[in-house]
Amino acid sequence: MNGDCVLGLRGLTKRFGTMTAVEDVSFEVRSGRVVGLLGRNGAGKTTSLRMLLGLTRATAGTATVFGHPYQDLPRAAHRVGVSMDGINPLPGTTARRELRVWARALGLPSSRADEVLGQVGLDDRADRRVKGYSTGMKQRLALATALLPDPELLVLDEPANGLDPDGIRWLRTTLRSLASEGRTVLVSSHLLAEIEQTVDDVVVVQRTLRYAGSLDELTSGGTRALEDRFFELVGSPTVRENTGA
Ligand SMILES: Nc1ncnc2c1ncn2[C@@H]1O[C@H](COP(=O)(O)OP(=O)(O)OP(=O)(O)O)[C@@H](O)[C@H]1O
Repeated sequence: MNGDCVLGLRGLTKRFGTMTAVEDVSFEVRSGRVVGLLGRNGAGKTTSLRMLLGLTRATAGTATVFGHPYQDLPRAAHRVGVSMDGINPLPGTTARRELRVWARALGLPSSRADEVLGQVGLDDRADRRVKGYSTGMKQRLALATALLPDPELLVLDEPANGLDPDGIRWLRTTLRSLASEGRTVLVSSHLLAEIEQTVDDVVVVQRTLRYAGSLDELTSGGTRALEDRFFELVGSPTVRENTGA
């Protein structure tokens, strides 16, 4: 992995009461890379991203973004674009109005809202109420919001969920083109075949860290399927039932 360290997680742990959701997870993300964060339902992906972004406090360990804890990062909202559940549009708003509010809050011209609407393919539906949007349209709006500040780093929690094939292809091309400009992307997903076509590096979590490194190394230069390697790292469903692991 080349480039400067953009994200650093060291011994990150989160316990909810007696349940440990994330245990002693450490990895780095280097600039200009697209990194896939993979794991089963409940593996701790969202919790890790929330700790990274200061949305939930770690029980132990540290997470830094451009060398700082996120809450101390200067101009964080300009440098980091985030798409994550829980960041909901204002009630009754349209996509254009929503993005213009965000643009104003970031000190950007309202024309920037129109630019990102075009970028995510929502320009012809921008004046409709978000309440009536399909899942995929809401996902495109969330991506538009993340792209608004033209960030150096994108943190995207399952951005492909609900996208149609055009949307998925658009997302892949967009993420690759952002990386080619030297930007960095951390993207969580369950869509292993899609991730295989998109990312440079892979992080696999299943409460603990199972792998952090290049996709190429994980798949032995593309001779092994990511899906097979994934199940070797986290255990197949059958093995889990038999061993209780
Ligand atoms: N606020 C919370 N209180 C209690 N438990 C929580 C809380 N948030 C998450 N958890 C638990 O922590 C574990 C990890 O959840 P998390 O959402 O991080 O998983 P995930 O890998 O993102 O899953 P998915 O792929 O289903 O989105 C789960 O068992 C979940 O139920």
